[in-house]
Amino acid sequence: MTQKIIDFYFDVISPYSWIGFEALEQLKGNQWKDVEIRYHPFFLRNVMMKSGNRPPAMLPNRGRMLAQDIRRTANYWGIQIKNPPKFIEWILQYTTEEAQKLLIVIQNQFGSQKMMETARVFWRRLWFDCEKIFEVEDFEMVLKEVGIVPSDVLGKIGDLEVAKNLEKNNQAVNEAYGYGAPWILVHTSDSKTHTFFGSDRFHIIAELLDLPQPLPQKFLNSKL
Ligand SMILES: N[C@@H](CCC(=O)N[C@@H](CS)C(=O)NCC(=O)O)C(=O)O
Repeated sequence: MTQKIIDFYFDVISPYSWIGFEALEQLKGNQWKDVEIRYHPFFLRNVMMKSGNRPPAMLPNRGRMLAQDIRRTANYWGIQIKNPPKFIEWILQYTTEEAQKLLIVIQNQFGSQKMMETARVFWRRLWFDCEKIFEVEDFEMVLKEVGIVPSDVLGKIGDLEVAKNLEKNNQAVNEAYGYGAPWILVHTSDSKTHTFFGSDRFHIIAELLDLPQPLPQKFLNSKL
């Protein structure tokens, strides 16, 4: 069987990363069973700054359009999403650097599956419950939901090794000319790597990897 690998770089600040993750999970469990998907937390703000990009919602018209588009796209994939009323205020005040580092601590200590379970709780907390995800008190709530004892992980967020891991992931996105999230690298059996931006290119990835065209779970369950 030819190897099909997708490297998915994400930040929990990014709703399109959440949509992309949930879409891939639906596909992996069904139409795209023989694909290896590797999830990597990176720090979107640094990549944006390095590439000269800005958070898209800072342009008011774009922010309005994004709010609609995110809800519509999430709905298509069967994900319930809400736009946090304080989002702009929060991104001016906080960053997700520590949240992303916490995910790396969890990945190193408990493996990728637990890390993604935690990422999903971060996304739901911000993009459905409209709660903050930036400070220790927020992390404690998230960790409680995934059954991790806070004292087992919180002290490691500041470790040099964790900073290096995050930097390595940022570097991978920078080297692939990244400027947003999710940033996706698709590796094909001819040893080529193909770069994609966003959660809305899975139909093209399918063609590249010779996979069935992606459909949300709800269409597979219905009698189309
Ligand atoms: N069309 C893409 C949009 C993805 C997107 O806008 N991602 C945001 C973060 S949630 C971003 O990084 N935007 C940077 C930009 O648009 O320049 C999708 O549907 O996934």
